Amino acid sequence: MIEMLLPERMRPVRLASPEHLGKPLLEHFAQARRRMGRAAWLSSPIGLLALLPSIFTLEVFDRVIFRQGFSTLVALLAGVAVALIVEWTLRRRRSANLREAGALIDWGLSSTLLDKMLGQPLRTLEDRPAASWVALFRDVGAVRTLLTGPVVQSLFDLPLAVFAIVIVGLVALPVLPVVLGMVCVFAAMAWWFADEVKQGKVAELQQARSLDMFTAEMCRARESVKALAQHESVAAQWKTGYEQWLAESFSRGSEMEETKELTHSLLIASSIVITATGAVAVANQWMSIGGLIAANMLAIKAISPIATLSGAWRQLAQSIEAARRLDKVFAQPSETGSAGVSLPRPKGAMTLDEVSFRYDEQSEPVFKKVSLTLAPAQFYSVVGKNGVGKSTLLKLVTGLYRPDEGRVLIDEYDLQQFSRHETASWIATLSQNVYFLDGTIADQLRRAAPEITDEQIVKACKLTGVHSFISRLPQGYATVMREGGRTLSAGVRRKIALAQVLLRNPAVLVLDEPTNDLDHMSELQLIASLRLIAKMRTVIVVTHSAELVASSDVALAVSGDGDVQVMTPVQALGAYFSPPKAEKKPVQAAPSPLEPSLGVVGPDLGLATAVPGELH
Ligand SMILES: Nc1ncnc2c1ncn2[C@@H]1O[C@H](COP(=O)(O)OP(=O)(O)OP(=O)(O)O)[C@@H](O)[C@H]1O
Repeated sequence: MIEMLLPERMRPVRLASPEHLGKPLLEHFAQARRRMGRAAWLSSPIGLLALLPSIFTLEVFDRVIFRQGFSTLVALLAGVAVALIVEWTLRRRRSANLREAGALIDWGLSSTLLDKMLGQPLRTLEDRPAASWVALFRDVGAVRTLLTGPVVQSLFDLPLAVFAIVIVGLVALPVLPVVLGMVCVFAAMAWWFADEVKQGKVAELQQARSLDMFTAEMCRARESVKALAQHESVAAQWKTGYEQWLAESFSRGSEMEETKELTHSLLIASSIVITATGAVAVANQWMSIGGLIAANMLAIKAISPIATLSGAWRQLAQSIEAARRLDKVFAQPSETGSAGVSLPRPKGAMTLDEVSFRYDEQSEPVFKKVSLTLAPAQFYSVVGKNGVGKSTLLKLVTGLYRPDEGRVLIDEYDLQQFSRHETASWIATLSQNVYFLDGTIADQLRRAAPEITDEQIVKACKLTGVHSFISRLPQGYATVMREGGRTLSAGVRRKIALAQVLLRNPAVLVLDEPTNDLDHMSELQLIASLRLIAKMRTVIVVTHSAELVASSDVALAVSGDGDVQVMTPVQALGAYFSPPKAEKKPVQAAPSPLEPSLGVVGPDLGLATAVPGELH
């Protein structure tokens, strides 16, 4: 659609044929096409009616003033009044059609983008920063503006330009060459200023997007920025970006101002040249004085749509860029749809069959042909040093990541065949980073399972040990959580998130470091609850807590060389939680050769007194 709006010669420059745009984008344009078509059709009568004031002026000069035809004046006034009412009605209908087309595009693209975003595999979602997804939603607005903005208005007014030129030919033939000449000058100018469309990008807009993204990241990290006193470095980075954007925007802004001023001066010059030419023609009686005045008015109507294009290219270029970005996202594959038949609730056995996984081509594989079988209704702890792949293993088990090779099965079913919704109803996950959308505590819990009763909510919260805390809040379960739940402590947030997971009543419960942020008593209470749950469900827990490992039935040790070993909890405790036997002396804080250059002259960090085992 956007390509179709472009001048023919520009299409091959950067934008390929209309097939270049993805199907979903074209489908949304197709939905709006009927309304756009109606608006285009209405433009013809509107264009014709808009010429009436010029014809009225011509008649007033030629018939009323020179021939004293006052009855003609009354008839003309009545005719023009009717025409103005009709034109006003048609204009309103055209605007309504354009508005509806814009709304259709907006709604269609926004909801497709949302579905697309939520339907992307986690790895694809992770590849793009959160702020970049927000920017994509703004792109929808840029595409919509194209349909209701000056570009389309100018295109719709082009028939008016043709009608105006024809009438100039009829009533003021001697000035027609001048009008045609001016139209050509403005068309050449519009072509000249279309550089951004020709280049296919708006540099300033790209800088504004990067700046927006950095600002969003900075706002999200405000606590760390404060805590680490990073104000100066962050501000310096932001100011550099802002200055670059400002410089580009300033230079583009002055170009646009120049275009505007030049257009204004050229319009005045056109009027003067037409008047001068017309004066000679009137003096030689080649045309009437009414014809001269009407020609002046008509020339402006013929030139205006083309002159507007000079300033509107920028918006067109922005819309094209936005459409391209949306197109790219729409073309990405979504996760699998439903398996087609609803299968009975699984027992909860999990199998990894020769699973290999790496984050990208350049990085080392996190897992190499790992095979594991986890029996239902067992309590598994996953242990290992930082960064060896414990969380990655959980994401593979829950189907959030797909293995590069091999299969992950729940009972005898390959997870790949199921939709995210189906998988999540059987395998509930508590990730390491807990985040809540805005809403009350009760809303958060109902979001996990909409059909649950208040009784079940209270029961789940009692199991995770957060019920008594919530009950003491002035608003209780109606307490509003904002900004991911920042107003509640990290431990309370984790317990609420745990309650959410329990409410899903899954066959497999997968928890990534659930005891993080919990006080010791809460940790013991959680472990007791998990032991109880593991009597009927498979529980898999990544943990650095020795108590939790000791309470599990089996430990899975992620070694960091692409393998996972099955151990008894006692073996895992020996391997990962006891102080290394070789190190008998306490760790000495050795003077670092780097310290002088870093200027670290602060106090002893206390490493000398740390128990070696704690550093694991
Ligand atoms: N989204 C990602 N993109 C690229 N690499 C990643 C991503 N997430 C994790 N990794 C890398 O994969 C490896 C395993 O990470 P993972 O988070 O699974 O470790 P972990 O054992 O859970 O660590 P921790 O105990 O610190 O939570 C690390 O080297 C990490 O840098």
